[in-house]
Amino acid sequence: MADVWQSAMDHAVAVARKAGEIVRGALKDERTVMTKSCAVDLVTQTDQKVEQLIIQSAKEKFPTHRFIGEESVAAGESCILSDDPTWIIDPIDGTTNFVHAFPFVAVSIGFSINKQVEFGVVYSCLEDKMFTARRGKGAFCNGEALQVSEQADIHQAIVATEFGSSRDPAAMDHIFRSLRNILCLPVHGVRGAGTAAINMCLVASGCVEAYYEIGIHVWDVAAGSLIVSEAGGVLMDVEGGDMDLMSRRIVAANNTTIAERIVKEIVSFTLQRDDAPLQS
Ligand SMILES: O=P(O)(O)OC[C@@]1(O)O[C@H](CO)[C@@H](O)[C@@H]1O
Ligand SMILES: [Mg+2]
Ligand SMILES: [Mg+2]
Repeated sequence: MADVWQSAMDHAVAVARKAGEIVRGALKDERTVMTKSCAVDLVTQTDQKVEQLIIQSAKEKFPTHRFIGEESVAAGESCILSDDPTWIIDPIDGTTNFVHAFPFVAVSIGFSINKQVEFGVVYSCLEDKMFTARRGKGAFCNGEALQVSEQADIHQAIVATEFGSSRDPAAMDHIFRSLRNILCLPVHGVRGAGTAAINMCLVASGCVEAYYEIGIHVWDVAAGSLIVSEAGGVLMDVEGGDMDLMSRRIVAANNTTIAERIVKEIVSFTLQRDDAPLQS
């Protein structure tokens, strides 16, 4: 039977590469920075331009598909994951990095069917690394197969996380308590690239054992989640159990032992889900 989703994946790879060129080009110019939910939730015209490019080009080829894009949602579009083929787009994951020319910036495109990610594409555009995964067919970086780390001892692990853009004191308190618990296990180190998508690709590449965060959105992690699982890793909610793409919480790890150990140390909290009804 013909592989019906391969042409969508090929298109995602091609348009992510084109988007990366735009991002690299924009780094040479002055960047006009705007804010969204708060003073440190940044967006630029390049985020908006890249999202338009990805959505318009995919719509032309696949007119029946649906789209969830970070900047479209910011502009008021709904964020509902249905069973339909859906492109889940973060045009620039790591906008703060992009604004400061900190060299980890990704274009992230996930594609779901029946609410399951079928393929994921993360283009780390300043490193020129194209991460791809297709359900059941493995994960790759620039065509080379990826494999998570074999480490099962948390004390020998590097763990990635981020602080997010909320500065809500209660949330910060939970975030710092989790961080302290994990650092003091002790682990070898805690790192953060400034982008969920690249943190997840680091797990898939075997460079870090785990990544966790509360505060991510579906567009940050849709593509990366499949890249991690196809590289042999596991996904979990921060309280254990199945990861829910719309819940804004994730643990991605090389194996269940490491994931469950991290879950024990996370002081969890809940945020409004990505698919919560829009407030009028
Ligand atoms: O706004 P962007 O640049 O697309 O998202 C980047 C980011 O802030 O979103 C996630 C949630 O906090 C973090 O992992 C990551 O640092
Ligand atoms: Mg993002
Ligand atoms: Mg973004």
